[in-house]
Amino acid sequence: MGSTDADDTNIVVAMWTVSIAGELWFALMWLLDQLPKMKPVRRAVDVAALEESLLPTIDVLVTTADPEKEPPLTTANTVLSVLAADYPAGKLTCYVSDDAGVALTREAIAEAAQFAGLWVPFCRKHGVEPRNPEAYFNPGVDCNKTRVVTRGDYKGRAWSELARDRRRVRREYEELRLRINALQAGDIKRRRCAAADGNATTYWRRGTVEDHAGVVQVVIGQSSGLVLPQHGTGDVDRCNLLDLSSVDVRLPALVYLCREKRHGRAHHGKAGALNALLRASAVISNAPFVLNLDCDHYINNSQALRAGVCHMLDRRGDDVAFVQFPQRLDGVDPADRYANHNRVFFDCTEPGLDGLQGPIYVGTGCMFRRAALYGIDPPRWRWPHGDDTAAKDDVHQPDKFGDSMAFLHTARAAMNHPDRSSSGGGGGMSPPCLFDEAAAILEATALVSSGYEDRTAWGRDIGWMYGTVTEDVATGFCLHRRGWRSAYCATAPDAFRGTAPLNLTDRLHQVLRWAAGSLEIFFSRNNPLLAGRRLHPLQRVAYLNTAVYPFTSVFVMLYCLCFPVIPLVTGKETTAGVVSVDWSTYIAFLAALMLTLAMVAMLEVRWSGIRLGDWWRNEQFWMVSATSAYLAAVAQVALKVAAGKELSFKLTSKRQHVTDGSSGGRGKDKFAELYAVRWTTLMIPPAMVLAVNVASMVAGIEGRWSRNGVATILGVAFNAWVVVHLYPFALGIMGRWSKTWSPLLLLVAFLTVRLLCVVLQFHNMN
Ligand SMILES: O=c1ccn([C@@H]2O[C@H](COP(=O)(O)OP(=O)(O)O[C@H]3O[C@H](CO)[C@@H](O)[C@H](O)[C@H]3O)[C@@H](O)[C@H]2O)c(=O)[nH]1
Ligand SMILES: [Mn+2]
Repeated sequence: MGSTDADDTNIVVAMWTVSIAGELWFALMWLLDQLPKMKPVRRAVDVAALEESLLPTIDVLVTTADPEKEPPLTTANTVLSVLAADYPAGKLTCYVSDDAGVALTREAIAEAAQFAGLWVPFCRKHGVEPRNPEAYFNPGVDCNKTRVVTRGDYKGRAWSELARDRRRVRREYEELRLRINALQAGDIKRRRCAAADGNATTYWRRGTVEDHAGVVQVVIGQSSGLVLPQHGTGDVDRCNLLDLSSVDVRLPALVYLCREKRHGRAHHGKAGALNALLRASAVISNAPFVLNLDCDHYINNSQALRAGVCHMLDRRGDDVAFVQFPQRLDGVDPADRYANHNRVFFDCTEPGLDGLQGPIYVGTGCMFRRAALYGIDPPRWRWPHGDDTAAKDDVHQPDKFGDSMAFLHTARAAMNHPDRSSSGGGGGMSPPCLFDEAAAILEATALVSSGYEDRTAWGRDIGWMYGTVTEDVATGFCLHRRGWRSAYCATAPDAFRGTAPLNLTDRLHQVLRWAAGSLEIFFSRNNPLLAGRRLHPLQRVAYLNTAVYPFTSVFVMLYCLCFPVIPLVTGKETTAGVVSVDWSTYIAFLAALMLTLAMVAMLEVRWSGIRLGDWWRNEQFWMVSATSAYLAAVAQVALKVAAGKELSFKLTSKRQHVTDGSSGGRGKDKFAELYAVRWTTLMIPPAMVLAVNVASMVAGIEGRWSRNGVATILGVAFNAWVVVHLYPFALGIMGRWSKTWSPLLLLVAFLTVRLLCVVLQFHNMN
């Protein structure tokens, strides 16, 4: 170092220190990311091998929270897909939790139940897929398979009747859609009036509210009293009825539930809702396996439940606490601009973990073993203390489970129940139902009261975890920490499908929530470093990675914003005079590094079968997140740790996917949300990074710096690398313009920034 100027030297030393720390951090993150992928596994299930009579009962838990962001029609469709799943009707119960507690959702569910009387037998008769009526009748543009069934792939029993039946059911579905949308319109009007009268507080606001009584209501009973297979709008033409003589018309049970909420009481968001569902379902059907679905995630493959059960009943499945299915999405723009599909995670990371202790739980499309949620140890770790003594001890503790004797009774039954067919007894079947319906409803209502969990272990040691906005990761972690395994189940066709935010702002908020939730876990008692020896070492590495990745944004910002900005504002190349570099070694090193990274990426792509494009979009969106949401997450969690400011759960809107009315106008504005620009502070940092790098690139190209050729080329290459990564962000903030102007983006930016440079230089000369 030949010192020219004390200031310059200080800057260079600072940059040097930051780089060393940064490189070490990046290397660590790379290791944390790669190590858990050492033993990837891909499993397949043989659904046909399941014996019908030994199928266990299943409780499906669906959560919805806000009828405005989560249209009741979407929830109704999910419920219909569950009711129509290929599973014995008597062994399936669907529970819907409505956190808003509004009549609207309840009425929509009741309407769906009516329609189910027609829909479910129709699906069974003709082997229809998918069994979500909206997706069946109006497949999105991204499903390039047409829904026109040909004789060859028809799976039902009456080919000649399909067209006629389909027409009839379709008409009924359109009626249902109109009725539910009318309910919603009426509800909005009612709400406006209430707000105008000034008593808006008695009505719900934004789903999270706050003060309503608990309700448990059986919409379709176990004995299926409500089977009205020929239901119509009243004026049904007799000769238009479906011939259902050869079809099982029984329906699975359906229960609507709304837990009690009171002002000033923590309700713990989705985790709280799921715990309420878990308890209520215990006294009603008490199935040994529960499937958790978000309101927008419907069953896309009617065999999905059976596939999950295969993993659970497998001979080596005793230690499996949950079976996670990949999250697949409908309605994402074809270019997947914001990497909504998350292919790298779902096709590389999760199958990788399956070879260790199992995939991470991601909140929806996941089947649990009920007993595992009650906090017992997996069989492997129960031995040699005897099978169930621990469980018996536990379950008598009201301070753990709460004081409902009825619930304790069912919990004990669940924990002692052999839920695998080969373990003898009445294996595979389910614990008997303990109560008659009326008593069960009464008990369930008490179990969803807001005070029930006071001074219990709910959310801490049992059920879904509280204290984080990513209850999913935390819950899965707690099960793994206890020694449970999980399994990954990718089926074809996809088991479940859901929706995702198309809008940049919504997407950033979603990523922000995930990142903040991860950091919350790091700063909680669920920090993976604190876990005991039952957590597989590489599983620990994977969880550590999930818990710390947002920190990377700090270095990303230093590299991508601060470093390029220094020469721009000081007007001279600080490093030029003080650092001498052996360029050939440096470039060789750089090339080797790049090559290694590229090879690893290729390996991942080849193995997982994702396309290179998917991988690239993942890289791009990672950069967008690292410069915005991750940074904000670090700030939010710092605030929480320092000042105790709790994070809030910002619900992801599912609106865009429900188009109103006529199927004709559907295609055109399907991606309207993609082009809507809604500014948020989250967009400021990436916008700055973009501007600075474009500016620096321009300055480099124009030969403004006094550095040598190689340094200039490398500098410009780095800037270009940042810019191409942020390209989706640039498109996002251009809104509608990005449709027509995207190729011109760089040019426009180039000219603007050139002007800026000239101004800056002028300023520096004075
Ligand atoms: O107070 C609440 C808040 C949310 N929910 C439900 O939670 C689900 C997930 O909400 P959403 O806004 O769709 O979250 P995403 O951004 O799509 O969520 C992903 O990440 C979340 C954790 O951050 C997981 O809970 C989700 O399952 C997972 O899909 C929805 O069904 C909501 O109805 C409630 O029931 N009560
Ligand atoms: Mn969602």
